[in-house]
Amino acid sequence: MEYVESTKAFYEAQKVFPGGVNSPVRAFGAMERDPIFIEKGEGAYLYDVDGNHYLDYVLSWGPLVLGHSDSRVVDAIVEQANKGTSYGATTPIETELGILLQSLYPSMEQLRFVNSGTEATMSAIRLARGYTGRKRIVKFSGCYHGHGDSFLVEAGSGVATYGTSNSAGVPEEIANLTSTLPYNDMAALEDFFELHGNEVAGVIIEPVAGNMGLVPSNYIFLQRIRQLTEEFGALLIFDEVMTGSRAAYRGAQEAYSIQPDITTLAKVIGGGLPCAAYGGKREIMAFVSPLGSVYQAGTLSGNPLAMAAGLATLKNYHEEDFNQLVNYVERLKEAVLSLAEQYALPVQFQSFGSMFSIFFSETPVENYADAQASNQEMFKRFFSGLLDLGIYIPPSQYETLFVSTKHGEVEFQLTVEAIDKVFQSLCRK
Ligand SMILES: Cc1ncc(COP(=O)(O)O)c(C=O)c1O
Ligand SMILES: N[C@H](C=O)CCC(=O)O
Repeated sequence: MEYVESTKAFYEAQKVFPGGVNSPVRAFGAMERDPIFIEKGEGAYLYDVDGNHYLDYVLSWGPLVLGHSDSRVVDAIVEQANKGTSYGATTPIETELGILLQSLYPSMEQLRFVNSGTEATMSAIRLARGYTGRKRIVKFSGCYHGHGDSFLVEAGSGVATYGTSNSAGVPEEIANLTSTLPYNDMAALEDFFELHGNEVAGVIIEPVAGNMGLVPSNYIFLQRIRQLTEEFGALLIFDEVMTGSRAAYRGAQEAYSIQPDITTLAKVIGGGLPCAAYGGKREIMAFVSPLGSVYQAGTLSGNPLAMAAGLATLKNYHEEDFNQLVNYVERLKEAVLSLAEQYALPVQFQSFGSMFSIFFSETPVENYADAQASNQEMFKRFFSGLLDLGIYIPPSQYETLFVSTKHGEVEFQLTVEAIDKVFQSLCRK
């Protein structure tokens, strides 16, 4: 494959944007090659500026459950655009999407729309602090909750990809209010609560982590967090920005049968447009302005284009569609593990619902330390090998792969053939 036009585009972009990108992980930095520049997306495929096409397992980092430019979503956006793109005033379409979300996530008795996952999680912890009158937030190493100051402590995703896990510019006083615990570590959790439980405003967790690669939480561990937060009067926040509609049709809270106090959503609920939400018990949401004293606002919140795209996506994505995605991932797992055995490669295929990732590790990855210990060099070669064969996966070990309803039998076979070739090349060197 040739990447001449992408290379030129990257050169130009670096003059305008830091690192040539508008979000760090897009720069392919950890993969030690230049990024591809995208011209268009259609169904399960992306097309770059050199005319190459790729079977897409990134899907805009999760939102596109119906694939790229699904006609029902595009038509809904166009229809709404013809009526106006933004009013800065209330609309019936917001209420319609809000009611649909409540039916999927009954724990969200009330909710508020915002524009990004970061805004949703930042608002959620402000609410937890306002509601409890406490300051301390607990998060887990390798989990990523967006780029709010309080979350850039031992964070996953792009922060981990670039080997920092923290960020300059976050005042120590703020970072010190975030306590970070190892994921899936019951003893560390219990010890922490015994010493500091009464200080905790909220515990925020990706119930299925997707930002250190895909690492499911252990059911007993998650259940214990629920018990301890209740016992100590802290709020439990499920960050379902990624897992919503993906870990299970009604999110990880359905899969684990655990009700959080606050849920954050984004990605799928906006169908590829900027949209997010946070919500929870009515009694807690009553603290949000204008009802209560926790202030949070947004010029474009509940934007009608995003509402239209979200509604069109969720109305056309049924439980059978979700099951189709799960089936695809399960079949792929079987095929990949069989190839790994054939080539004697140490592969962990970790999946949950329609999300999965591949680690080169002898043992299952249960936390961030395990993910860091996996063979990153091999992952880098795996990524590049697949890209050159027209399969696009996230350019980082600390991310998750997604499938859409447009990933069918042809795409499945293409993927297995490509992985076969790349695994062969990995065991040669
Ligand atoms: C679990 C999780 N929370 C929060 C975020 C932040 O969302 P956004 O990138 O829309 O700000 C992301 C993704 O970036 C995420 O995966
Ligand atoms: N892991 C992030 C979201 O889920 C990746 C998106 C980004 O940081 O641009």
